[in-house]
Amino acid sequence: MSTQTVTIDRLGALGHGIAHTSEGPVYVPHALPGETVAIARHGSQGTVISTAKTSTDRVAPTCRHYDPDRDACGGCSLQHLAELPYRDFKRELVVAALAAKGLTPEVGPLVACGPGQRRRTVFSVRRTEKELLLGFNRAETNHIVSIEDCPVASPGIMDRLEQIRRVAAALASAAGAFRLAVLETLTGLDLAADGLKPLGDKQRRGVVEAVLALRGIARVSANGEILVEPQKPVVDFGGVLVSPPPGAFMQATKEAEDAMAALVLAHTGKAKRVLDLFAGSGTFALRLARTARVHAVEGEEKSLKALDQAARNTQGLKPVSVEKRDLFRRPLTAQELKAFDAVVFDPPRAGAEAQVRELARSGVKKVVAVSCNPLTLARDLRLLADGGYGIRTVVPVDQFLWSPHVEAVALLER
Ligand SMILES: C[S@@+](CC[C@H](N)C(=O)[O-])C[C@H]1O[C@@H](n2cnc3c(N)ncnc32)[C@H](O)[C@@H]1O
Repeated sequence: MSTQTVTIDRLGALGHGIAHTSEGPVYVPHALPGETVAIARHGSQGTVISTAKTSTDRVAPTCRHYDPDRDACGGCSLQHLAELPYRDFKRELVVAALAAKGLTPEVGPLVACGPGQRRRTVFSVRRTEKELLLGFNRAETNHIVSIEDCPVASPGIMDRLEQIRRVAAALASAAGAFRLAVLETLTGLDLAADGLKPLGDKQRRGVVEAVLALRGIARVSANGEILVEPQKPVVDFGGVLVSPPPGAFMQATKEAEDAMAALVLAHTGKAKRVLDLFAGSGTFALRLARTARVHAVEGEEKSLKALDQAARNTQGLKPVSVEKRDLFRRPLTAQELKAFDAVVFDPPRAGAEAQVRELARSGVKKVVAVSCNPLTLARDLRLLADGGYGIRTVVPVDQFLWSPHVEAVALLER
């Protein structure tokens, strides 16, 4: 370890300040471009000891758990940056990833999401000898910082933090940390624990008793198995009600989901036969089915069942068909794609390379790419552009407030 004074040049992709020094770049969390800071340096990592020059873009963080000098929660990394440069940073993540692949399409302004809008969050939980820890990991460690409030999570979650803690306490055994995903639904909170040791009968009864004594908990599951379900969890996809399976993928912020869905619907417009790939529980498919026949393809059987059931239970939709398929190993071929006027794809962080190679050879007129990873999005868009698609626009969406993650929707046409 050495101490050094450096001036920060720019922000890196994780939101850390980067200073270029004679020994190479050093990454300094919580430092901003233009700031001069004394750091303790360990290789390419720096920790701020004191600040000699402060950026005018620096603001006081909103959250009391966001304090690098104390036991800081690692859930957020950009609360110290003022709103406008913060939005530029997020948008630039998308612009830079595209530019690195030689793509310079129009990139719209960031669709902003505000505090208190996250309806899905994943807590880390561990019982220690003294207490139950429930919160988020300190950045890049397994150390759990217990939280009392979180300005990112929705009031529907934070107002029930005590209930969540009681369920977590009933689930927690003496050994081992686990993750507890909390989804706010129309009928109450859907809690899904994973990474738990198998529960014994006594512990199961404890969870059921705890939940039945509480209000506001719709369901608790552990490692995919439902333990107790006083209410079926229900979410609303543009007016279609869906009961998702435990721990299913769900867009983390409802406002971001609505903004992305509006872009999908506007671009697919008058298409009569739409293919929704990586469809999840039907976030886009069920909205699209108001005006088009939809074929929804997804790898998770339970999500697909929820989608199918919702389509059957809803009046006034066009026909929806579903298919369980591994789209990495067995993408829809260019030949199969002939049946569709428009394709929407929303893959996990790895992107959709195999599927995109088929799309690039297809004649599908309109394509929408939804992505939570600008790097794989850029790779996939490059393949589509090389296959003759024009990128009309790319819209970055701030689904993950104050984190370095950004969602984006790209609209393409041939
Ligand atoms: C980012 S989510 C999007 C889900 C949905 N479009 C939504 O907005 O809620 C990605 C989806 O891809 C599915 N998935 C992951 N790998 C897959 C694969 N190899 N083949 C098919 N689906 C996959 C996941 O189960 C998940 O539902």
